Amino acid sequence: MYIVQIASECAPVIKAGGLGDVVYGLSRELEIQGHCVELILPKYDCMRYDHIWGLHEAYADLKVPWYGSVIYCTVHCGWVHGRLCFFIEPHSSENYFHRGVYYGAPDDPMRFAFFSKAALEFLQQSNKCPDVLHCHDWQTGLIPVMLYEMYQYHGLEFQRVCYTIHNFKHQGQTGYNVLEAIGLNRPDYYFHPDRLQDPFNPFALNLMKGGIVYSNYVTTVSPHHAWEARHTEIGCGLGHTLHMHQHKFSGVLNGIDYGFWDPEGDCYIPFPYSHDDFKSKARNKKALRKQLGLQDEEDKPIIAFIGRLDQQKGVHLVHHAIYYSLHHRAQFVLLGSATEAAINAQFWHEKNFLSGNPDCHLEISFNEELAHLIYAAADMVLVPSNYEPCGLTQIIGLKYGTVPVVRGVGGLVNTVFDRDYDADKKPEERNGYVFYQSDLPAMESAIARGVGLWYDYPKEFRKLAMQGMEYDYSWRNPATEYVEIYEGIRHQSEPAEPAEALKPLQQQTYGLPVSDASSLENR
Ligand SMILES: Nc1ncnc2c1ncn2[C@@H]1O[C@H](COP(=O)(O)OP(=O)(O)O[C@H]2O[C@H](CO)[C@@H](O)[C@H](O)[C@H]2O)[C@@H](O)[C@H]1O
Repeated sequence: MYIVQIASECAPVIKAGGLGDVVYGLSRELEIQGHCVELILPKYDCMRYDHIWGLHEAYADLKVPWYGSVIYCTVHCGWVHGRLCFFIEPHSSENYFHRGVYYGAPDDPMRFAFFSKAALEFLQQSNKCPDVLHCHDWQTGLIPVMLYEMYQYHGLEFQRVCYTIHNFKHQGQTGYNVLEAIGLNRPDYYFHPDRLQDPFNPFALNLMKGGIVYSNYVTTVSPHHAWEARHTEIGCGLGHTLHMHQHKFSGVLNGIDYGFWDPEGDCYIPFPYSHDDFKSKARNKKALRKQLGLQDEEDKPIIAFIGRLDQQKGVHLVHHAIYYSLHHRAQFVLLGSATEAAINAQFWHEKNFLSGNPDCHLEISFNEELAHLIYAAADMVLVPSNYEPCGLTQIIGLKYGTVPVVRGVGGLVNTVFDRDYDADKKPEERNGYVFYQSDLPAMESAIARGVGLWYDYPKEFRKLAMQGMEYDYSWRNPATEYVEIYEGIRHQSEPAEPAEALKPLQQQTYGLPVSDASSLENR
């Protein structure tokens, strides 16, 4: 099969968080399984050019219609650790991808609407005929919309779309001018509850909703989160849309790329180790302490947090965990970066306050190399998220023999099994600590159980860590699931059969003629 991934990130060249890991890791595994994969990405000024090999100009004059005029783009081509990537660089006064950041500009919806349009133009003008386009998050939600409403009549009639949602919190709400820019000129048609109208603001378009409505298949990144998104407030208003499209929605648990995340072959850690040579992990702990200036005389467990400093990640609990660990004979290492000014200021304040503490280091930055060393050196990795669609840090922790201590939400429930209480797993299959409530005592008790085991039963702690290493959370199984999804949609013909179960509900809810509403259903 010929698959094109279209996304705003691909690790390690463009990585703000887990999306980048997934786009790269899934693409690599699909290639290993014999498929042809290409990636289309924006050409940001701030991406890590040192991870691109053979970057060269592939198409000099890609014309992208925009606001009734045209923006010229250069498409560059290069290999990111073996993956063939096309980077789109627009030439216009807006400088969409020359902002020094990946996200966070006030015109983000416009930037990524442009990217989506340019990606489709690129496919069309270069006569590429992939079987499947795999789009990710709100940034590419307009691709299936434009494909169905526009580009299928201009040469892209055989392409089907799989759309993956990594975070329901960010949906790309925007206004009418996006439609005008991309050339979809019937606002009443798109500002409709069955199409792109935002569930909370009738005057806004919701790009993620467009992705759900118009894609042939929609996934989120773990089975438990798929359930949460449909049935709880975590769907952030899109639960009803998911319900209407339930026949084409499911959760596929993320993997991680063991080519990149493997303590045995990790080029960023000084002392490689494995399940059979677990003792060498301790040498990395010493190396980290030396690098960060932590005291090494008295051995204590290191508890680590690595992640975006964001409400999603339970920053109030992270903050509390620092002090709780220090008061309970543990060291704490944090590596994180915040986009929200208030959270950034709070953690800088803590960093300054704790600066002389020999048992604590807060690193407020994005540092891939340091992240690897921390996973290798720490004893426990803390993931106290408010919600977590999948979570990669606990999965990486498991591979590195670093025991996860997590809140039981989203994909954390699908990957971490409590050592003391998980009745569904045999003791030898348990791999971490899970707490469920979002209050302080719940987290404290889970940390206390981990620290207690580390001090009182070190052999048992090591056994738990090594049990975690035995789990296979590689991309092998998830990629196979995606291939099944791709196979299922690539043979869908147009127009698709409407889902019988949805007809009455749709008629009843919106009073739309079935033919009109259902034409979107099975795209
Ligand atoms: N300061 C820093 N320095 C270096 N590395 C850092 C870092 N902060 C984070 N990272 C790295 O970025 C990745 C973050 O993974 P998460 O699962 O936490 O993703 P995130 O919440 O961004 O993405 C969303 O998408 C992913 C993928 O689908 C879901 O797992 C997740 O639940 C969802 O919220 C890990 O590889 C981590 O090591």
